[in-house]
Amino acid sequence: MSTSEQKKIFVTRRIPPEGQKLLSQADSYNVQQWDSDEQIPRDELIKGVVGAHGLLCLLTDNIDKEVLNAAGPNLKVVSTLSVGFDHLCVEEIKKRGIRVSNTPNVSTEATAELTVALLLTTCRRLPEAREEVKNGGWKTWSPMWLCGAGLSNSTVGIIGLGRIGLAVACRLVPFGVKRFIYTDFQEIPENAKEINAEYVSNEKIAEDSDFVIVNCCLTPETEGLCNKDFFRRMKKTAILINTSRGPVVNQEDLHDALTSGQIAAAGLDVTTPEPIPTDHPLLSLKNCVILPHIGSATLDARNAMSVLTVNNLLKGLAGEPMPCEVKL
Ligand SMILES: O=C(O)C(=O)CO
Repeated sequence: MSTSEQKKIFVTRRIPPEGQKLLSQADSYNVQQWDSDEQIPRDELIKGVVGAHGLLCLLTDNIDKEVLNAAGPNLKVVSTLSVGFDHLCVEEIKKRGIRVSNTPNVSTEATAELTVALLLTTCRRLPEAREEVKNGGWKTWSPMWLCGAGLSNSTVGIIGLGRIGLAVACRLVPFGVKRFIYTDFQEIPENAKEINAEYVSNEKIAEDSDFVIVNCCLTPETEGLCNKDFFRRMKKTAILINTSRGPVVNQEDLHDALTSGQIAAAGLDVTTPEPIPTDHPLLSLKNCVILPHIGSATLDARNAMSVLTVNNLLKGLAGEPMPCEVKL
């Protein structure tokens, strides 16, 4: 079959080796790829997608009306190499009858591990401590020096008790957490009962938690949920962790809360924008630990995500059920 008769797949980045291998075996398709580890420039995305039947994209690609128009009526499947799909203009996609898939389940453990790592790093002040060792600030053992907050006997509030939220909570149980509370769009009794968690309001999460952990998806309802009012309600000793999406937290309000002593510390794996500018005021705060969106960054998880993304795409293009189709 000549490439002009083959269905076109456009891939917006080099993907992890196992997915890449699977893609290379899809020789009945005309696969075109932005062959780089760097993000595809917008104009290349618009050019590359023209006439595509399938689009394999990343969470860094904004798949909006312009991209969909450029792709044209051939486009049948958008397969994103991510759990979150807030970068896809779902309304437009739905209108055009395009199917969408994502990669839930395969990165749950990795993301939960990173969330716990970030929580411990933040509450035990590890970056500050490491800095003191390097800059000679370590003079002697001192009773109150670099004291932080411990998990034992604490109340942990989880915003979003889905797969990842639950996996985080399960990993925190052995640390001796006394009470779990959670909020979500609605109660999730089957998850809550595993950790004996109580469903509460957003206000109560803010007021009662020693640690607030954000694991929800980004929607109009959750955008800016952690804002001035939320921080005002939090305990002065409380710590905020966000490993979901940056815009759930209002960063200006967070900066004010951290500098005025309204809350003790924050750990963010996600920011607005990404990357966060290197001169951003949050980066100068000792009580704010920022990581570059590495929640799912284990080799196994990223390989599994890439395989699932390609499988989703190929099944979708074949008109078959996709392993992880998003119900739009
Ligand atoms: O999968 C996602 O949605 C991420 O944020 C990266 O793992």
